[in-house]
Amino acid sequence: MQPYHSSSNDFRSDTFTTPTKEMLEAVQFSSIGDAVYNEDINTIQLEKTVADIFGKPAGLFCCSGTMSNQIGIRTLLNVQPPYSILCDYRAHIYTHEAAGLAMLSQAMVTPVIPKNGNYLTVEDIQKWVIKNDGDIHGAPTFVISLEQTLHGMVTPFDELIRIKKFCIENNLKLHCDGARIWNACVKQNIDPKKYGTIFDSISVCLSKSMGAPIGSVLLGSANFIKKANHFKKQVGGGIRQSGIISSMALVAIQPGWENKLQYSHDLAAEMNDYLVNELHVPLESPTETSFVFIDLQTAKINPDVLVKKALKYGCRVMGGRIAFHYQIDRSLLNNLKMALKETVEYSKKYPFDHAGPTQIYRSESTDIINGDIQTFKY
Ligand SMILES: Cc1ncc(COP(=O)(O)O)c(C=O)c1O
Ligand SMILES: C[C@@H](O)[C@H](N)C(=O)O
Repeated sequence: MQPYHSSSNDFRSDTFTTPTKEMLEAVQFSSIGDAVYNEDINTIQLEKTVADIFGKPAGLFCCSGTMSNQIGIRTLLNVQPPYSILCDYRAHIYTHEAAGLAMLSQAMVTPVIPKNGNYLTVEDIQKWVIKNDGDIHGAPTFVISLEQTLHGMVTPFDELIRIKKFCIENNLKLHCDGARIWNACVKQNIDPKKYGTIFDSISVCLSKSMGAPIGSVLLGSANFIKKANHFKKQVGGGIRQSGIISSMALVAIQPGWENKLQYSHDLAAEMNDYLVNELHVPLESPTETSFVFIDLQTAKINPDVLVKKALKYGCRVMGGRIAFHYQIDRSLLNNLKMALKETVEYSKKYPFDHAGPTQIYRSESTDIINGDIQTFKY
């Protein structure tokens, strides 16, 4: 597969991967049925293929990971509110989905800081779960949502088994935000089907590390997917000829996908070693898959300086998170290393004290326009 090179220097996120020539060629032969009436063959094929890979009975194509997370959790909440969802304090469903849990699901959230600093354990959940014991002060926990991977970190499968056991014993539903669950499968060297035995619902993104231009597939039981489709329609997700999109996603998940993810993991590991062993830069969290999280606050690095130094060497970053994906040009790793070296040297001369929360993502873009570096709100 010969990817385009427009994202070859883009370390901002794996969401910037671009459709390959093979994907675009597939569009010419895509099915063109109306998917609202379940008449689009490529969309049906994609939903079934992803469901089979992860060992779930049914799948539902969604336009985005946010949509699949939000309608998935809404569907699991098949009881009367008040209720709540327990998740990691960094979870995307809580921090970056525009309060969908509050507005679409009318749910409270219990954001939990894991004691080990990396991933939630059953002990964390036991400590913060709100029991459905009739106490009218609380909003009982009905859904536990885990992110795999979270900031590139992998929750060990044995821990998932412990959490699942707790959920069964306490009548709790278990959702997975699997935006990068494919990366976890590669890292753990496990069959994706094993995740199907743990989670009631899984939001599997195709548009992140897998490189499809658009889309996710929500997985669950047949009845769950039937109801989720109702919520999908409600939020305007009933798009028509989605075969044009599904045909590209089918290319993205064709056999051998593990290799492109392993490539990104290898690049991340090389950058991790350079930052830790050469530049002695503190990291926010361990590098386990495709992300490296620089602890800008401790390193006293100004994110704007990092962004601009990277641009000087022809690379794009948006903060302390360095994202790797299969379209990154390996030769640019040295460019980014030089940019980081200069950034660290600059920061030693001019240490930057962060005020307020560190941002992983930025609601502004910095680029070289007409020869000079400009930052603008998008
Ligand atoms: C962990 C995680 N979950 C969900 C999403 C949402 O996906 P989307 O941007 O397609 O809505 C993202 C975004 O990339 C993400 O990083
Ligand atoms: C921006 C954020 O929503 C996206 N999920 C990313 O990881 O880049």
